[in-house]
Amino acid sequence: MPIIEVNGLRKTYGAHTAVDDVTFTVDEGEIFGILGPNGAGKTTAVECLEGLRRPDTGTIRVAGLDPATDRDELTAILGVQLQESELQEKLTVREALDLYSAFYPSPEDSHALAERLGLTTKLTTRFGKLSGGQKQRLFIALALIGRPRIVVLDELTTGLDPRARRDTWKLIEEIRDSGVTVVLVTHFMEEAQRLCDRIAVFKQGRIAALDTPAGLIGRSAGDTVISFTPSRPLDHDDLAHLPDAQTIERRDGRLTIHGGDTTVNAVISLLARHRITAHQLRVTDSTLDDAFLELTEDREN
Ligand SMILES: Nc1ncnc2c1ncn2[C@@H]1O[C@H](COP(=O)(O)OP(=O)(O)OP(=O)(O)O)[C@@H](O)[C@H]1O
Repeated sequence: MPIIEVNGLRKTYGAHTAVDDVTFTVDEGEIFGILGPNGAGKTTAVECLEGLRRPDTGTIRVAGLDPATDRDELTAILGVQLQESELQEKLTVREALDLYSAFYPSPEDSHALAERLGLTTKLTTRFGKLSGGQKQRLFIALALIGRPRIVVLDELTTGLDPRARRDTWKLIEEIRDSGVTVVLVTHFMEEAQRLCDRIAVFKQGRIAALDTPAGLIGRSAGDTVISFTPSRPLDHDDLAHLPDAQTIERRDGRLTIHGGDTTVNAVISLLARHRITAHQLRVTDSTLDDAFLELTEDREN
């Protein structure tokens, strides 16, 4: 059941169209990812959802509300991650939690929330003295303090070390498990692949693809990548007839073939038939990285 419905969204800045005819829905309880290269229109689209920008055309409904006109009601159900510049350096963690709880009629218990986010030992620490990971946890706490039905997290793990990033992923999963819908804007493919139920890939203001991570990977050039360096060159015709092979690249004598299971089997029999040895043979699953690069690459015409 959709909790967010975006239909034909368009937003321009002067002559520049940042978001162009974007349509998608987000189901209640899912983690919905928004991916795309820099300048693809992700933040603009999300800011329209949050009511921070007014669309030129198109309709948006968030739990039935129009963000452009129902700002107050929206604030009560939508938790938004603050940007670093929006919190005073001198504010302590406790003060920030108390300040933001005061905005809501029935806020979460701030101590319980601090505990859940591992901030109890930092309650008297000033914001400016927190580490990057602790700041992000505080931002999550502040986004959750009003007991929202939906949270929007924009590039939450940028700048975090790998452990802090993984800890944050766990938190995001816990938020989803508690029934909150999460909209996650991210540049990290591993993060999107691990967390998101569905992903909209933005490209130049439009949605280039919208699918589950597995669906996006599956529609890229094959879901298996076989790479090896043959002991002597393989015949071009043999390679051209490999079943299900989507792309074949040769670089410095090394072959990389995107295909499926049948392609792997055919490569193995081809090598055996010609008694060719495969050096450093690797068979790996395609990743969301592969799919993302393919979906967002600039093709001429
Ligand atoms: N306030 C603004 N005034 C004019 N142009 C803007 C404004 N905000 C964004 N843009 C332009 O709109 C386009 C989309 O920007 P947006 O910030 O939505 O992209 P993004 O996908 O979030 O990018 P990033 O990944 O770099 O954060 C860009 O070309 C950007 O330069």
